[in-house]
Amino acid sequence: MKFFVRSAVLSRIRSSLNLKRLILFLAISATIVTFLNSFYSSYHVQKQQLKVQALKNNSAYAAKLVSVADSALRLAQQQLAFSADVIAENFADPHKVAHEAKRLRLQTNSFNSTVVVDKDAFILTASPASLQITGEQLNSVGAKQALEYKKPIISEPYISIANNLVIFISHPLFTEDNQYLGYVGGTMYLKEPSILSDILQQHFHQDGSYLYVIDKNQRLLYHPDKQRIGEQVFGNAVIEAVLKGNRGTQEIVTDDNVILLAGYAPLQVAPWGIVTERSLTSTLAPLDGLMIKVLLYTAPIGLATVIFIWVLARLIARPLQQLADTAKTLELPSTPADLKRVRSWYFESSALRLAMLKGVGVLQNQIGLLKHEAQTDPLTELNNRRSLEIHLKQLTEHHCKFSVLAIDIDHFKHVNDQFGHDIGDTVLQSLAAIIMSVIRESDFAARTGGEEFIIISPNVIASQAFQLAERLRIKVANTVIEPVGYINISIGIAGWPMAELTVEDVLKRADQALYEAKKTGRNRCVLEQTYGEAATH
Ligand SMILES: Nc1nc2c(ncn2[C@@H]2O[C@H](COP(=O)(O)OP(=O)(O)OP(=O)(O)O)[C@@H](O)[C@H]2O)c(=O)[nH]1
Repeated sequence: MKFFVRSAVLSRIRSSLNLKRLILFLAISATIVTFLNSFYSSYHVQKQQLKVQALKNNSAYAAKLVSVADSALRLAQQQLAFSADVIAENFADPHKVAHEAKRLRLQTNSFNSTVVVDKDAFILTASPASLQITGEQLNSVGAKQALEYKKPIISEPYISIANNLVIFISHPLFTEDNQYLGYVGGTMYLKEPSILSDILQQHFHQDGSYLYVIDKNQRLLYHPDKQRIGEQVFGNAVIEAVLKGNRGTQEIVTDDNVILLAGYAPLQVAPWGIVTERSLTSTLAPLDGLMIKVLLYTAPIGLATVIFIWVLARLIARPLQQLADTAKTLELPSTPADLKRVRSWYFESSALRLAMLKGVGVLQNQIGLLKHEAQTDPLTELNNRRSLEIHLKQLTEHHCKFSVLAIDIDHFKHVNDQFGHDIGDTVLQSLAAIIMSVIRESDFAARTGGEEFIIISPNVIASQAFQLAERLRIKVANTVIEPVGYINISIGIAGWPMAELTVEDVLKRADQALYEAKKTGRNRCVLEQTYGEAATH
């Protein structure tokens, strides 16, 4: 049962698989695979390129910001150095010192506040005055470092006495004879607008990237999220790399599993580093739109390709289908003409058509020969009984009236006895030749037995059939057949349709008329009585 179900399924699949479908399947699947492959490769390559480009951009961006920040800090240091000279010269004049401190703060936006401090850490003047810290002793980290090192410094970030997170940049004050007087310093507020935040915010990207500045203690000096400024960040590979003084790029994964593409560069003026980062997702976001565009642009071409393949598959399959259809009726006489009409436009189909044409030629020749052999009497080359039956069937089917002449050689036994069987055969052949010379093209002659012949003469009336029989009988009687000499024949004549008789009955009636001819003296023609009567009426 299972076997039958399986073979039924297989045969259904086989019948639905034709060449056109196979070509279509093959070509369309190849097209789709190629398209998907190139789509995927292009996506992959573009993704890689975007990543590499984003990393490069971030690195270049970090380096650029480092250079700007370095310049700003150097400018601030130069301004302090200039003011330090002015203040040292006028150290004894508190008014001039205060004026210079104010000028220093106001001339550029380098500092949020400025102070002049003596060597005992007391504030001589501070700008803006609103800070109200003049006269106080300054013990901040930056102040201590300035007094300790007595050279230009940029401090680590710390909380100022005015409660701001700041960095402090200072320059020592020396007299002309190198006496240390104290220092002049400026603060930059990290959480308030300052030259640092101005520079970094100016460069802030709008494309999902951001940057931060980190000091050597891994503390954030700048971050777009102000809340995080001052926070220490540990365990970050990029921060560790930039604080070692390296410049470069890195792909990192955050605790929230966000992939970040980072570029980083260290400052030269201070032990800080700038890191720019962009998430992989926002970097690749334009790619989705791009790939949709690629899809939209390639869709019409893809559709055109499928249509082209479909048309081509039809064109390839058509001659083979036509050849296969013609192969079902190879025996028909119209087949060679049908084969010639098949448009075999490519080599294989043309070769197949040629082979089929040759095959059909051979086959039809064979069929012709076999048919001829099956329907011909080998001795006389006349039709045989089988051929007679087919011919009669065709005539009756087409309601074509006809006469039947049943012919028999008189005393043929004597011929055989006297001259031998072979000479008897020659006589039979000679009689066949005489019959063929007498009948019309539309008449039909057959040898139906030993020395019995039948002529079917269509569309004649009984009298015409009788005349034909007489003509034949006389010609035979007057023809010398060597070495036998003269022979005679007797003929019985009937016809169809006749008194509602079947064809077999009509043949019998012709035989009976022949018998009558024999009985009444031979060498004569006898018209079957009913047939003859019909003719006279
Ligand atoms: N040579 C030859 N003789 C054949 C062939 N077929 C039949 N005969 C002979 O034809 C003869 C027919 O003889 P009969 O039927 O007695 O008739 P007949 O001698 O012709 O006498 P009637 O027909 O009465 O005039 C026989 O001797 C057969 O052997 C054949 O194919 N070749």
